[in-house]
Amino acid sequence: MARTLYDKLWDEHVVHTEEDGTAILYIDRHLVHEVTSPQAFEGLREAGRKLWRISSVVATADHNTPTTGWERGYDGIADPTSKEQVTTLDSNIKEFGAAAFFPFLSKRQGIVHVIGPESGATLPGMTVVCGDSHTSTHGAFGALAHGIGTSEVEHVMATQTLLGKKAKNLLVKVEGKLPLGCTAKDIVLAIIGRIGTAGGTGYTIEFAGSAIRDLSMEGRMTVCNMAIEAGARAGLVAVDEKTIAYVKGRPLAPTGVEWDQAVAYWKTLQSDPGAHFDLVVELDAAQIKPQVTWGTSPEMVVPVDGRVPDPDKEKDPNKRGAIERALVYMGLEPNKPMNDIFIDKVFIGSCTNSRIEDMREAAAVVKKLGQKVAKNVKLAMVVPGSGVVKAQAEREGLDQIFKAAGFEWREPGCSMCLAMNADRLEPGERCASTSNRNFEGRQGAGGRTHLVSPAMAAAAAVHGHFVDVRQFS
Ligand SMILES: CC(C)[C@H](C(=O)O)[C@@H](O)C(=O)O
Ligand code: SF4
Repeated sequence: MARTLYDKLWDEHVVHTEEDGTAILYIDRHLVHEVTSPQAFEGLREAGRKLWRISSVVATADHNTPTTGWERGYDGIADPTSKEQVTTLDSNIKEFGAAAFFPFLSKRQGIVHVIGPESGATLPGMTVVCGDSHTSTHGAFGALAHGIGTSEVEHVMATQTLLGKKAKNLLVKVEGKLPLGCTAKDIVLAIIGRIGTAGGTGYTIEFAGSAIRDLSMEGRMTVCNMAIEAGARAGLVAVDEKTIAYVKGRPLAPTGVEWDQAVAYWKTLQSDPGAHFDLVVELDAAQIKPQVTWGTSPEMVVPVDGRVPDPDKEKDPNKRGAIERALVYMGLEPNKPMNDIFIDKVFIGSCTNSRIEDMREAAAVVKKLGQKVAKNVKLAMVVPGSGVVKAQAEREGLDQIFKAAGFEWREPGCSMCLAMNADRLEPGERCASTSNRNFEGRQGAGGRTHLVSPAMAAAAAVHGHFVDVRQFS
């Protein structure tokens, strides 16, 4: 029978299925960060258990690490709770072991969803879990990857398996050529704008079509990263030559005969022709414009040449109420052109958009505009996703472009994506952000987040308000 990519990955890893559909799934890769692992390690310790498979664990500290003051070492982590989480991860990995650990201050440290693929810890065909909702990112490699809760983290550590039911298959097909200036971020925001934040609930989404195939691996990661914002726990892209080329030579990737065997298997990781999808959604890439969110949910999104919606035009009372509440929180007037929204801060970073290609895209816009960050922008920061991205960007001189224009060039980590470290918005501040969530208070209490692509964020930094990057592309 013709199977989807998801069916294949599921079948390959299912250990046992109960009559009600509850299944035990074998887990190949367990990514660990400092926020959701302390209780899990504590649970193992209390039960006198060890890690079932040490070689499956790859760990890093990312959420609580500072993006400045690394020369002060651990003393640079001002908040005592943050510091404790980071040092607790260090001691837990020391005690329990790991295949690889990229601790705070190390050269390869970074956001878990950046370092996984970058180090070759994420490989096609794997089941990948992490106590983090954006684990969907790794599906870009044709891996079945999803976020799990802290108690599941402990379960995977102790048993190498996860309990769960199979999701339904959703195919999101994006065909055609993306207009110049539009990026993977615009594709995924447009998808969420279409299907809503619950559109993918209960499904695993396979992203397909020529526009997805045309994306680099970085772009595919951006799309899969936000599958969770569309309600799906996992997103997938079929394996192709780009996938294999990206993985080749990574520190944890197989070599020699094992590489050849792995590649032969990876090449089978596509949906079969005629495979059944429970739902199919199609988008025309040529119609996609640069996207900007105006509200407090990723589905509250419009093209940059659009306007803030008018609640009076919404007939559904629930939707009307949601628009009204979001507008109050965001401090926006109905019908205001998106281009007229001025910003206070800019954040280029997060597991959605902090890879080398994102740095290049943002730097290219800054270079092209040839001007400094606008006076009304108090802070424009670029936070590379990992030490490796940072070093690569510096080799290419991208840091110089940013710094010359008045951007701050920071150390890697989650940073102002969720403000668990010192980087945050003050109440009422408005931010152009390349991250994935614009929830109330996400970037600091009272902060107002507009989600955009790296190119759009860079252009907004220079102009002081949103502008359509297609005019500079
Ligand atoms: C801290 C972590 C559990 C959380 C997540 O699961 O996604 C964070 O990464 C986020 O983006 O909100
Ligand atoms: S960068 Fe943001 S979304 Fe990604 S793992 Fe960190 S906090 Fe979560």
